[in-house]
Amino acid sequence: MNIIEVENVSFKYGNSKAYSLRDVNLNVKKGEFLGIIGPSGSGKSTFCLTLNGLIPHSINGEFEGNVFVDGLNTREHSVAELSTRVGLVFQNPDSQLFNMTVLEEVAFALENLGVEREEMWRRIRWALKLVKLWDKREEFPPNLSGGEKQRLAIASVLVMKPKVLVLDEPTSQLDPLGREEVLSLVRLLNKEEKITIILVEHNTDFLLEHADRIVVFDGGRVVMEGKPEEVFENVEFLERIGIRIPTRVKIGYELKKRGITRRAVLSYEEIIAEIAKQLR
Ligand SMILES: Nc1ncnc2c1ncn2[C@@H]1O[C@H](COP(=O)(O)OP(=O)(O)OP(=O)(O)O)[C@@H](O)[C@H]1O
Repeated sequence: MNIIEVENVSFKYGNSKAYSLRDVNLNVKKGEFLGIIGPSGSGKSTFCLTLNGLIPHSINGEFEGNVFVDGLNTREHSVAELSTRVGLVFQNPDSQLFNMTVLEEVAFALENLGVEREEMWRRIRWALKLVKLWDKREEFPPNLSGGEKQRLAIASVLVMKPKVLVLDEPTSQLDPLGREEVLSLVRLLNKEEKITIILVEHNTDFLLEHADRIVVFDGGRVVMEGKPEEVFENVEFLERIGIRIPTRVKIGYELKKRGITRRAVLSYEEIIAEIAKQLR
């Protein structure tokens, strides 16, 4: 079952002459972990904004096509309504946090939702425990580390109980430890909580290991789509458009160029076996 259906979507910002999205068609299955990659300016963030209705409701521009979220056409439903289905997490956690305690931050997201008190507490406890911030619930968000702030931003979206979580480069402003914390949380939310994940991420090593499917954007279009091992086989194309090649694919590609293997995407075990054969 498709939880998201994107049909012939094009979008041009009000102050821009060029289209930022061009005729995008994409379905996402319930429970899927979709990775999105593409060079800077290829439309990844703009695409994310179409998934919870910020485009067309809050951002001025020309929007064509339709996006369906859990069967709802985003044109016909408000961002508030859609945000209980699709949670959006941005690059910079500071842009999503206000100066209250960790607990109040998460409760704030629920206040306008009309959730009864007991259920509210249940959700707050669940979300803060999941992101491992329950013990820090009385802290002030500005005092948290980058990784903790991003986990808090995720918790304040999770309390809405969305079926889909869209994360737009959530690790790009974090240190290596913070990145690791956020990416393992994303994996847990997908595997254990069965939340559908759409993750824009430059860490292609992570996507190769964990995404079910990869979509490549370039120039506002979807230019490639498939299983990670299929997509990353196209090393020359991806390099040409400026995408970082995962480490094990880089090594595999060198073996392939020398005629040692037929594929660039190999497991580390296969790489070691091939190199050992050559050294014999
Ligand atoms: N608010 C805006 N107004 C006008 N043009 C915009 C706006 N935001 C983005 N654009 C343009 O839309 C195109 C797609 O940008 P977008 O931010 O969606 O790309 P991206 O792939 O997310 O890039 P990055 O990886 O750098 O975040 C770019 O040409 C960009 O300049």
